[in-house]
Amino acid sequence: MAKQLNGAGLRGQVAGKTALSTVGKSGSGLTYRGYDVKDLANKCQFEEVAYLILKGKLPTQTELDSYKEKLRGMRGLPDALKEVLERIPKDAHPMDVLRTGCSMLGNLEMEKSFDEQQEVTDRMLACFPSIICYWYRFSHDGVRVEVETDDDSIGGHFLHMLHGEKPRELHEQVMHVSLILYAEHEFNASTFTARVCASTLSDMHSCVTGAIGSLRGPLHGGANEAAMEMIEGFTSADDAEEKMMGMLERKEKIMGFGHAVYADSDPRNGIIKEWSEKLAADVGDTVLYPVSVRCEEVMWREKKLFCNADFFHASAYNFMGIPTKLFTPIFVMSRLTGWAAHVMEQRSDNRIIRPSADYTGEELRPVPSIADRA
Ligand SMILES: CC(=O)SCCNC(=O)CCNC(=O)[C@H](O)C(C)(C)COP(=O)(O)OP(=O)(O)OC[C@H]1O[C@@H](n2cnc3c(N)ncnc32)[C@H](O)[C@@H]1OP(=O)(O)O
Ligand SMILES: O=C([O-])CC(=O)C(=O)O
Repeated sequence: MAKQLNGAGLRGQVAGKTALSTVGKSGSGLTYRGYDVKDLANKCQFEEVAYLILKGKLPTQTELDSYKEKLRGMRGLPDALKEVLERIPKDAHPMDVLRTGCSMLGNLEMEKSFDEQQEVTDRMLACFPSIICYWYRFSHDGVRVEVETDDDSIGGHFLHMLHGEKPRELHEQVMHVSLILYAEHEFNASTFTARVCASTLSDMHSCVTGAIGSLRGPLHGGANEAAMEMIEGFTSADDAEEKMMGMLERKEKIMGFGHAVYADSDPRNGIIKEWSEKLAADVGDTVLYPVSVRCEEVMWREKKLFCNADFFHASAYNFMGIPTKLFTPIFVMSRLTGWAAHVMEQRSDNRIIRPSADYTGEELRPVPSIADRA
């Protein structure tokens, strides 16, 4: 069933063209450059999908090997950036840290010409996990973590720095899947932010910094974190059902459910749900996964609302020992590929994005002198 796309929020209005992805098109829930996301999540590593999105084709084995080697060599952070990260307090939100980190990187390693767009994107892809973990480990554990690891993948690099040891294969595999699922999603709010910024012919760091700000909110990327905060307050599946019924009665928004485009399911949910179940078995969980499943059942039964990509990411990340406040920054590590590819696409056929507004204010009137004002 197709969703009725109209009303506020520019819903259903075509705001430009893209060759990067399709969302909710009949027959294919979500595709990146013509490949089904499920197929990609089953068969690929995240770096292959990043290459596909950014460079336009799936890499050969040789191309993948050299791309990964290149990214491995770009993980280091300049001292000036480390100094900035060390000054950000422990109680800051990691999305704000990442926003500042990206902006600072733009000061230190400015994109001087659009010819450098692929290089600056690869650099961000390689060093965003370093930025997050360097700040997190310094502010929380007082450790200046080594960011130039030799881990094979971006997800592995992140988990290694976070936990101070090489990740298990299972966890590295889940990171590949998760980063693939989050990588690209057409004209969502953060990507549209990046494209609006790109349309002024601004630099890549500005586009990505703005996009991070848009992704941060709980109606968008911040939902995985908000979903975790909700489910960890439920002690059992029955408790979850009772409390959710109360939330629905009070007309509260339940994070991790619903979608601006999909009508009755999010194609990414089944995939991450399956991995969450495997991770639950791995850690011997008997609460969080059953609670999550009951939430899904209640929302569908009561409201015909379904889990979006964020909901089962919450339990999956939790089972891997990832602190809740780092959930949305992981989304950034992935969606960066989509943002940058959209910036490049906008630049390749640009006209400044400048819609109109329906004026609802006062009629034209004279300015009264200051003595005559109430
Ligand atoms: C990766 C991502 O960014 S995916 C999205 C992550 N965000 C969330 O999970 C936040 C929770 N979800 C929501 O707020 C919304 O579903 C959004 C922002 C994702 C989409 O918003 P919209 O397109 O405006 O939603 P939609 O038109 O389908 O809403 C229909 C009705 O369902 C309600 N609804 C939608 N989602 C939810 C929800 N999660 N909980 C409770 N009610 C909801 C709406 O309030 C609306 O009710 P109304 O007609 O009485 O006003
Ligand atoms: O497309 C949207 O509106 C939200 C989004 O980014 C996603 O679901 O990945």
